[in-house]
Amino acid sequence: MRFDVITLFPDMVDAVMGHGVLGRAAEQGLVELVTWNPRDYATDRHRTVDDRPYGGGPGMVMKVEPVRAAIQAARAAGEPASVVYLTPEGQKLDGAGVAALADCGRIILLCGRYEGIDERLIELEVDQEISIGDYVVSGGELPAMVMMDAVARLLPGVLGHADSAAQDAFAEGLLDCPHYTRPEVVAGQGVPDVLLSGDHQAVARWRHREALGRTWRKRPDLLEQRGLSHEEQTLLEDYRREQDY
Ligand SMILES: CC(C)(C)c1cccc(C(=O)NCC2(NC(=O)c3cccc4nocc34)CCCCC2)c1
Repeated sequence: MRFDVITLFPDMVDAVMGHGVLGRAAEQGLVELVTWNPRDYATDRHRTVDDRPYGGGPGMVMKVEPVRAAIQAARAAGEPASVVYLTPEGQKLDGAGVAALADCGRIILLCGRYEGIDERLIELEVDQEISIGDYVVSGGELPAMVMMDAVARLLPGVLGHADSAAQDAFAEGLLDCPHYTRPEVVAGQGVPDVLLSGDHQAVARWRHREALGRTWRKRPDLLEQRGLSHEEQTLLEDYRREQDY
């Protein structure tokens, strides 16, 4: 999959492709990132990309023309694409939204800076608006990188065997079970006996029960969405009994 990112900070966005899962995926050619800087499309001597807001007030607004020229250069450089504007006004990104984006042939991501972009640019060029959450951030670049990471992990071949097993667990709609590794005792704390038992069925059952219990305790909303099988109801009752809930 190819991502084109319209950003005033291309180096920041390029960094996401240099490491870990996405780094390997880029090396394997499973994922491609091209960044486009509106400053390269500013026609004046000072390469201006922002200007004062009409109506007055603090801060600056990103100008239409340089950003639009960058978007159109990106459009011209490949297959038809969906233009996604990362913005607090956007539809909240969740698993379903990420899966839908993974099905898009090509995505052009638009990142805002300053107080935002001129509204006419949204009307002219944006297909969908997406938000990663309700908190103030300084620009759309980190949201764009979050989105690219989440989408890329769903692409065939991107995750190795081990990672995809982990992803399956996350995708199961439950929080993860607790994890432990050597040494067996650290700071006077040991490891749950079942994990040392070698009984793989008991370990799998314990992990499923812990995942259910933690989800019930910390994110009951996720359980609401997901629902529980009869067997899971039983496991959760075991958990609550065991934890004296
Ligand atoms: C009520 C709420 C959400 C706290 C809020 C209300 C008003 C403004 C902001 C805000 O952060 N403005 C700054 C700005 N943010 C974002 O781009 C952004 C923020 C959050 C999630 C995102 N997902 O994608 C992009 C996102 C970056 C600079 C250009 C203007 C947008 C926040």
